[in-house]
Amino acid sequence: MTRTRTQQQPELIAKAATLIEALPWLAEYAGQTVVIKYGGNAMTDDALKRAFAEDIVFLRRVGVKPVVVHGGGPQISAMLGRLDIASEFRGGLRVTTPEAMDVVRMVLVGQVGRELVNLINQHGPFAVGMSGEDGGLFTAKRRGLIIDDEEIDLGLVGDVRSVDPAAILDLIDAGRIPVVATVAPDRDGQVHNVNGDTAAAALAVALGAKRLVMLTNVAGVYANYPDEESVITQISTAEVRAMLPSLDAGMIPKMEACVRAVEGGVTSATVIDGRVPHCLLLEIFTDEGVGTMVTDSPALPARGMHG
Ligand SMILES: Nc1ncnc2c1ncn2[C@@H]1O[C@H](COP(=O)(O)OP(=O)(O)O)[C@@H](O)[C@H]1O
Ligand SMILES: CC(=O)N[C@@H](CCC(=O)OP(=O)(O)O)C(=O)O
Repeated sequence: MTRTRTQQQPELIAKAATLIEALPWLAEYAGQTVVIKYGGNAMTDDALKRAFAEDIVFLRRVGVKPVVVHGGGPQISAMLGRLDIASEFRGGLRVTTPEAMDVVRMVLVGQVGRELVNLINQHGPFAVGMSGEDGGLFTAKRRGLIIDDEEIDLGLVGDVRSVDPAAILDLIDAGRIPVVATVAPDRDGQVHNVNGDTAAAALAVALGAKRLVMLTNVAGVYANYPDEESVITQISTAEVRAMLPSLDAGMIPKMEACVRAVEGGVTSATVIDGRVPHCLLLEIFTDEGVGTMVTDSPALPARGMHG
């Protein structure tokens, strides 16, 4: 590490102000578990991925207990395309044939998860990758979908039936950062494809996490998608439920997951713009926060009190 001594005083004072702004948030989050869902759509370039890894290690270094749950939808789609295997989404979920399931598992566990573990561990031996299969973390149950009174068969798509957080807690106690891929066996051992948002919410509830933060490729939830001006800053679970029929694509499982997390006792679930470098630190350690916060706590003045 090297230090320069050439900076002008106003710049230095601004830096000190930023650090001091973080002080109450550092106190608020020290020792708390925070589940971070890293969406495949937010993993667009290497610099952003490196910044994400830095933020996760920063959290760990200041005494927060970060647990990473990752997606990888676009990466799975790319691999399915390369292998000439057709796939489609219904209600934001991938219809998953047994052939596609092999690819989902290979890409999430063997590619996306490995890359994140590698990036985090460039800062020290923190990250340990696992999937819902490891240590009995998740048990899945088949997930159906009803659209216009019609039952849609999604194939090997799972919801989370149960969570056994023991393996995660062991890792946290050892000072590690769990990095979780969301494939999981049902009670017969058949592996299912669990949406990352769904799994992150179930895990946040099981761990009694203080917060769930989801990084994606939009600035938050838009009241009138795709009007960027209409990003919602804060919304209650009842308001989200009323809004669900107007949402589409990946925002449906994401908002369902936020409701599930908050109704399960997580103080807030926030969707933030993963295209902004260090968005995680901005959300957690600055007064303004970024993105859309789902919470049933009273209205927060200027989002000044996060959760
Ligand atoms: N009301 C809405 N506000 C914001 N995004 C929306 C809305 N409705 C649908 N979307 C879509 O949801 C997507 C995010 O979900 P998803 O593609 O699953 O991301 P991720 O890979 O990060 O989980 C956005 O890119 C956008 O296309
Ligand atoms: C059932 C289902 O849709 N599973 C997702 C799992 C990955 C995921 O959730 O990825 P993102 O977070 O990047 O969207 C899929 O196959 O794409």
